[in-house]
Amino acid sequence: MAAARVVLPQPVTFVTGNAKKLEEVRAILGQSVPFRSIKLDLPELQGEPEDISKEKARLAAKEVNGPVLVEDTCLCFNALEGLPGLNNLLMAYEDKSAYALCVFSLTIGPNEEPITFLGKTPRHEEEFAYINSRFDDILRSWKEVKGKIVSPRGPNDFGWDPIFEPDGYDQTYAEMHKEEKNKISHRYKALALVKSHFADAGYTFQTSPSNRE
Ligand SMILES: O=c1nc[nH]c2c1ncn2[C@H]1C[C@H](O)[C@@H](COP(=O)(O)OP(=O)(O)OP(=O)(O)O)O1
Ligand SMILES: [Mg+2]
Repeated sequence: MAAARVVLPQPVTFVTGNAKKLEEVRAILGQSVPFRSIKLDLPELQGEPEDISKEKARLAAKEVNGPVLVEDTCLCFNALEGLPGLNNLLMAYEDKSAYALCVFSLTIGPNEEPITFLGKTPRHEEEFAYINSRFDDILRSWKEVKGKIVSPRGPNDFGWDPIFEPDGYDQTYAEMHKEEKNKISHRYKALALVKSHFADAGYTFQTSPSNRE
């Protein structure tokens, strides 16, 4: 179904203070979503990942006064009931399984409702089916990057990449070539939804986007 064309006053601003994240988002989105990026000092919010993400998008859109995209990521441990946690704490548990959760929120302006895109492992199949049946129509979807926590292997330049080994691979994220990680990661999966949203919405821009910082 072709949506009405929405004209955005300026390119999307991706708000992040994390250079490695920005590098991946740029590599994954390519030219499909025109954006620029800035770092903003936003308060650290508490609550459910989706609520935090939406609130972060609202605050950022007020500052930018235009369309924004924000992202939060966590490495969640099944032994800790999905809580993000410290690797040392996890060492006390037999269950080393984990999932990488990536939440993006897009809002097209300070007075618009943010839309959330998730890349995540469901903990239960029923949860997966339920979520999908409920939210398909409003562009939400849950995708999985399951894996396990291992002793660190590979370069140590991006967060927990050295300790996360995705299922079906014998390398950690850190050991993989960047292109490989960007083809399978939580971030890739969430951004695939962002991309298809942009393709469906057919946004156009008043000013020509530069796709640079
Ligand atoms: O793919 C990833 N591979 C490994 N580590 C990662 C990844 N993605 C985020 N991380 C780390 C960065 C930060 O230590 C923590 C929370 O991430 P998160 O709050 O989303 O990032 P941040 O605060 O550095 O940047 P931002 O300004 O966009 O909120 O997880
Ligand atoms: Mg953050």
